[in-house]
Amino acid sequence: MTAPGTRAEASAEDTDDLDVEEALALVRDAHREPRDDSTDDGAGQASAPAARSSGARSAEPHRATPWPQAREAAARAARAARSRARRAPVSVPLGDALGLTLAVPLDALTDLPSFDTSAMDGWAVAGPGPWQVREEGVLAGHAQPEPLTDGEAVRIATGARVPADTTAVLRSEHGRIDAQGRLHTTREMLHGQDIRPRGQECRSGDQLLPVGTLVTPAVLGLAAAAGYDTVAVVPRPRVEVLVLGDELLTEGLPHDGLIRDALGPMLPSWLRALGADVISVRRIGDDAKALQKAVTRSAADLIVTTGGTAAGPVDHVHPVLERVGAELLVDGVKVRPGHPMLLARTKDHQHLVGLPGNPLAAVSGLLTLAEPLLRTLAAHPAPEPYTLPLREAVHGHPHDTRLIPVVLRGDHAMPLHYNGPAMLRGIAAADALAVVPPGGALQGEEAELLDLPWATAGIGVCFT
Ligand SMILES: Nc1nc2c(c(=O)[nH]1)N[C@H]1C(S)=C(S)[C@@H](COP(=O)(O)OP(=O)(O)OC[C@H]3O[C@@H](n4cnc5c(N)ncnc54)[C@H](O)[C@@H]3O)O[C@H]1N2
Ligand code: MOO
Repeated sequence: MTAPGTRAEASAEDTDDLDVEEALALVRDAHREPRDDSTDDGAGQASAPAARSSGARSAEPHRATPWPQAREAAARAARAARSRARRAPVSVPLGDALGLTLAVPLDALTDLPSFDTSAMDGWAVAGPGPWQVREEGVLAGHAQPEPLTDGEAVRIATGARVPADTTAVLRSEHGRIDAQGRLHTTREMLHGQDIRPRGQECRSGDQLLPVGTLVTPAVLGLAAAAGYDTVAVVPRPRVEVLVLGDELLTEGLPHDGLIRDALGPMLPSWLRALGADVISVRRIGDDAKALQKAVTRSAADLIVTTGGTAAGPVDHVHPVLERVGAELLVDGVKVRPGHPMLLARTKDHQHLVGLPGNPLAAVSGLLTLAEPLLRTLAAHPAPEPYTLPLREAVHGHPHDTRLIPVVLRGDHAMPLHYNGPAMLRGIAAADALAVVPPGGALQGEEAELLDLPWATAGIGVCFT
């Protein structure tokens, strides 16, 4: 299958594209040798992560869910939550409805057009010419004009109501007025020409769009034309983000073992692009009690935590989930990076996605678990899967799927380096993530691609 919106091959003359290539060269850094201090540091794509053998919880292979099944489990959990919660449609003004899903069909509230309309600037005429032209013309938005009599014409504007008994509209460029003030046509005319009859597009009550339609700018336009001020939509799922970690700074340079929080600034807009209403972002450090309180009190449809998913001394997510009686639906996924990610049901219709703290691992968790969950809660359709051949071979993990940042170039996906779990350098330059199956992929092999929201919809459209 071909990629929607792939970019054209860079032309040598195109200096803008050359700038982009130069920037990408910094990211791809093809000549740099992979560091050998870790098998999955991602500085070069030749790294193939080895299965971890420690006794840590997230290293237990029997618990981890294969990547495709993990995504299905997240969608299934959301379907169950939707049917349990029976979330009522909400009525929102057209200006707030972009990106939501219609919860009831969009039925026309009026005929469209709602009156017989002139399709052109010219004259409304009755019967065959020549015609006697009325003094006063007809403009769009004005009162209903007097009916025409046979042999009569009246100046008319595009969008104006045609007088009763009009047989056609003569375009201004096809009419000529003679010395006696009579109108002649310079072309052959057909009966009804350039008149848009009432109800041509739809009759009042006709279904224009079915339930489940994504509200796009065009849908907003159609709804307004058809008489709507508000539309009934599926409410956005409410999401609360809890950022864990005592080591995180919110400003300035990293110092003394402290690092900048990369997820607090990244996740809210990304979650919004996935259809969420982000109701709060809270930093709660490595405080298990604060985490438990936050989870217990949250009224969100989805809680997203960052960090603390592994089995370190201050990794509180699992113990807190156990204490609040949550049901673990996915406990680790066979994917690199991000394998300690988890999905739990915390309340009857509330879920928690635990994203690993390593930033690219968190992105992996976002797209593996949060994306299908939010999409299903928001009643958005799943994107059509598509594949592209890889321009370079990608080494695989022996047992797990790998998600690798790629740029789309013509008909190929170019894997980016700097794809290690703690790195955002690759993903920040990427258009998509390539899904590399266990064992890896050869050069030219087709890989499934997960589009990144800014690459397909543009930053202004998807991050509203
Ligand atoms: N014994 C084992 N240790 C680890 C395993 C394992 O299987 N066995 N898995 C590793 C993998 S893979 C990952 S990923 C991490 C997941 O760790 P946590 O989810 O518990 O995350 P933390 O330990 O809190 O943080 C990991 C790493 O990420 C940094 N971090 C955390 N939050 C942020 C943030 N908001 N912005 C930027 N960076 C963040 C944190 O400082 C750590 O460096 O566990 C491995 N360990
Ligand atoms: O596999 Mo981790 O989740 O280092 O990124």
